[in-house]
Amino acid sequence: MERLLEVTDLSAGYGAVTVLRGVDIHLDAGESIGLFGPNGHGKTTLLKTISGLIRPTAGAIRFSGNDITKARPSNIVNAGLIHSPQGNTLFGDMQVHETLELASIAKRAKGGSRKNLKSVFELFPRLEERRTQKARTLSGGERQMLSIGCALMCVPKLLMLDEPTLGLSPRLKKELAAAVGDIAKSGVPLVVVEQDVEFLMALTDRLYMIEHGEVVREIDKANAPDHEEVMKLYFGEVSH
Ligand SMILES: Nc1ncnc2c1ncn2[C@@H]1O[C@H](COP(=O)(O)OP(=O)(O)OP(=O)(O)O)[C@@H](O)[C@H]1O
Repeated sequence: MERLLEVTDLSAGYGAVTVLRGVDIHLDAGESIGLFGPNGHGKTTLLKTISGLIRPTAGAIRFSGNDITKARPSNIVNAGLIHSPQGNTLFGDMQVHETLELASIAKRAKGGSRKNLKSVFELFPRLEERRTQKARTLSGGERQMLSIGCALMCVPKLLMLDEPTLGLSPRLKKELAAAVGDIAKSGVPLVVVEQDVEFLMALTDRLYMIEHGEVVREIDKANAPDHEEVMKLYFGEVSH
C-alpha cells in the first residue's frame, strides 16, 4: 500500500523549548487518522511542523513519496497537503465568497475555483446563504465551516483539521462532524486533531495519542477503547 504521509523520528519546538520528541506517525493511501491527547502536549505543533510552518530539529517528513522535511509551506500546499488551522484565522472584513476565492490563489487551485466554490457551498449550504456576509459577523460554527471551506478550495490530497469542533454547541458539532464525514467519504484522507476520542474513532481509521510531545499509544477500530478506558487514558485511574 502506498504511504501518503510518513513522519519519522520528528523533533521540533519553539526556540530552546522542545515540544515534539521523536514522533513517528504514518497514513496509508485511503485511510484517515486522528490525533488526540491532553491540551498543550504538541498536537498543533505536529500539524504546524508537517505543513512547514515550524522547522523540525530532527527527523523526516515524506508526503506522497517526496521528502518535504525542509520544504516551504507554499510548496507543501501546492503538493496538496492542506492544513486548516485551529481558531479564528480569517480576515474579519472579507465576505464569505471573497475569502473562499482568495483561498484559490494557491497554484494547484487556480482554474478550478468556480467548480470548487460550488462544491464548498453544497457541503456547507449555510455559507452559500451568507455569501456576502463579513467573516467577523459569522458565528463560531460558520467561521469553522469557512475555514474548512478555504482548505477545500485548495483541492487537498490530504486535509489536516485542527480541532474543527472546538467550542461548538452539540448541535453544531454534529452538523460539522457530518460535513467532515462527507469530506472523508468523497475520498479526501484526513488527519484530524480532536479531544473527543469517540468522535475521532467514528471519523477516522486509526488514532495516535500524543502526550508530552511523544506518541504514547496507537489505537485502531479493532482495539477502540470504551468510554471508561478513554477517561483512564486522559486522567489515569478513574475512581467511582
Ligand atoms: N509560538 C509558541 N511559542 C512558544 N511555545 C509555544 C508556542 N506555541 C505553542 N507553544 C507551546 O508548545 C506546547 C504544545 O502546544 P500545542 O499547541 O502544540 O499543543 P496541543 O496539544 O495542540 O494543545 P491544544 O489541545 O490545547 O491545542 C505548549 O506547551 C505550548 O505552550
